[in-house]
Amino acid sequence: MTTVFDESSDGFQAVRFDGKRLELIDQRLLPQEERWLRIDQIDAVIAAIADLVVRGAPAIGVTAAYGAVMAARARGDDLRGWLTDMQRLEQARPTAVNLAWAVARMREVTVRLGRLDSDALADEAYRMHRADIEANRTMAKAGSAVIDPGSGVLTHCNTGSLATGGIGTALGVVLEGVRSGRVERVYADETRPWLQGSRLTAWELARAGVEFQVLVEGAAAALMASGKVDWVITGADRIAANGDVANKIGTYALAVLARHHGVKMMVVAPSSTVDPAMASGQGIEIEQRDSAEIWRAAGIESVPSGFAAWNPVFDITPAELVDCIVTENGVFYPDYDFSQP
Ligand SMILES: CSC[C@@H](O)[C@@H](O)C(=O)COP(=O)(O)O
Repeated sequence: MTTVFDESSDGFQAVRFDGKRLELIDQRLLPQEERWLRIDQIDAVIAAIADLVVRGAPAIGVTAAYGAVMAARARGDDLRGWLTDMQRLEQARPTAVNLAWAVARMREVTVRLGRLDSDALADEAYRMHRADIEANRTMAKAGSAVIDPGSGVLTHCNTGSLATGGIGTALGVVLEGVRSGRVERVYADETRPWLQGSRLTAWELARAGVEFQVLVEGAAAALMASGKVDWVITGADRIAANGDVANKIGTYALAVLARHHGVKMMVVAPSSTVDPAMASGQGIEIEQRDSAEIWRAAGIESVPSGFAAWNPVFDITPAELVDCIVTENGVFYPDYDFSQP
């Protein structure tokens, strides 16, 4: 499998497309196993997004764009069939707006041309992927420049190359911060129940040769009280027009703790994650996933009767708890107005 992004990608690429077929590293198996799935059908793309083979808002968006290309190749000139595929694709996960955004971009190409043209869709998908790589680089520089030298940072979930088209959002800032000497201590939240932190972020930091420590979410307050952390840095799955942030469950708790301890909170996301049509976080749909994920994280495979679990996988952090939001357009401060940095 070749990919046009090899030279410009700064390293690892979790989503690859050769014009016909998609290759995804199976994130459910990391870090124990690095297995690549080859996909050439839209149903398999939808399943891969829904089952978290590929996850992280920007990576989902890029994958969906390539999925739209594969669907168009399979449908020929059956525009109606392709539109049905797109409807199913955008419903694969509800909270990350990058998915709906990517599908809307692909629909716009078709509307502009007045027909289904898989080559034109492929051009658009590559453009979107390249733009994400570029946005990651810009955000890494802009976000790390805000951090004072010698700082400690705590990140949540996974926001690196597995979650994006390029080097990452929040993790891109962390890596650039380490590289430039501004970040001296890196802490990664385990991120229950799917363990994006202890499985995926740990894998990425180790690959990058960065020293770090993983902690359980319950240890975050004690870590902040110890004075070792200056910034909490996270990504986002959707940012409302007022700056409210939907991100991995537990982000809100970190923001509350950060404010209590005088720690700053930075959110890093490309402008494709900003949803100008969403006035506030209250309107954002929060994905609920199978409670089996919670039992599995506890090592319980066969669930005793009477056991029940609540498994919302995102939460909303109110804008007033966020000190700055970094996109490729610059660093935004409260009151948030994403039309001008
Ligand atoms: C660059 S990734 C930002 C977010 O997408 C990330 O923090 C996150 O919440 C991912 O959730 P996931 O459920 O793993 O897709």
